[in-house]
Amino acid sequence: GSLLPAKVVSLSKLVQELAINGDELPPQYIFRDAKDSPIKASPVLSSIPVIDLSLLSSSSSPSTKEEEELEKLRSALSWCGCFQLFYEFFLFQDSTMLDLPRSYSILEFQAIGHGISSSFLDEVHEVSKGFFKLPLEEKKKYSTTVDEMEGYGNDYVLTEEQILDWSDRLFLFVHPEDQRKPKIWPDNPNGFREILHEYSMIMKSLAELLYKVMARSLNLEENSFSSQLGERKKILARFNYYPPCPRPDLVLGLKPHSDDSVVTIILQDKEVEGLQVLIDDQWVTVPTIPHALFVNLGDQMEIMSNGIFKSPVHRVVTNTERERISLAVFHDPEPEKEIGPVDGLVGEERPRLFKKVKNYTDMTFEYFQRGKRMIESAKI
Ligand SMILES: O=C(O)CCC(=O)C(=O)O
Ligand SMILES: [Fe+2]
Repeated sequence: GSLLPAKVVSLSKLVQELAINGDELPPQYIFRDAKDSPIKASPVLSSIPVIDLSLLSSSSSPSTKEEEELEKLRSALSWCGCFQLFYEFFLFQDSTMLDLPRSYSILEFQAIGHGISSSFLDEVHEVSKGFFKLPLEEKKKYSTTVDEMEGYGNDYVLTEEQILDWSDRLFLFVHPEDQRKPKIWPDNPNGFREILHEYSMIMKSLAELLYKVMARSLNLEENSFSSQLGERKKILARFNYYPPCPRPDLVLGLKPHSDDSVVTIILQDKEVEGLQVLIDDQWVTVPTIPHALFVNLGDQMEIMSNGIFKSPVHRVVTNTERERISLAVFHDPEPEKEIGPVDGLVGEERPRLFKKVKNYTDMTFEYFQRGKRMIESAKI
């Protein structure tokens, strides 16, 4: 889940520099698409489903409420491939474990000692903001280079024709832990590393939980997805920074794409909207809900579910007034692990739609920059 190139031609100027200097808008940023330009502000109000994870207990005889929620999850994922994650019951105030209803989501979080508190999510947001607020010179200490894709930078430039995104980003591997590169983990703002570490542990267990409930919603054995992905699943964090843009009608913060991940979990900006999902051929704005996480599936979940679940196309629009910050965490299989449609989802009524794939994310950047969808290459 990375949108990373195999071969980089050059690096472009940071968008923040363009935004500060008030330079004339470079033509490479102008989005050209017969259908979609000029970029229209979306009139469509949210119809993004909301899922309450705390309703999904693991008891052997699920309650009616739970079955309803599982059905809601299944229909959300087969319709639009995304949902807002609601977790009131395990949103602890100040991380203290309260007297909570019995449900395995909570028990699992407790077992590993991680709850998500709203104040913790605020801290995550604050350090993300704090990083992008640092002077450019300071941030550049963590810069990406032509052969180092992790770090601080923006769009890699592969071709002259490439349309660039109006965003800068900080991109870091967070799991497995022994793959981290501490040198490019910012030690500024204060607490950044510790908070990212803590957040990535939460993301890891949250993803495991999601794999389980997704499998159950399809009447599959709980580990059907997770076991395909291996023990050393890869997790990457991408902090996105979208400065105000002089021409939101011509420029996108992030071009339309589907994620190459299995699942992506996004902590959106607390106030500024911008993320839009293509649902039934319309761009639908994902509303900002304080302390909610937004979950969208990536191509590899569409493949494992044999096309039942969708990996949605989404984009980010810009605005002239306010900057926007988001943190996207991509969950990928262990490298070299082959993944494919789960056996139980292939049969006479539902023929196999996808080949087995491995190292799926290696090639996606090329497809992305050429405006193509990688998942086409996995179709039978
Ligand atoms: O900024 C966002 O809300 C979404 C980012 C995104 O789609 C991505 O990083 O792949
Ligand atoms: Fe994305």
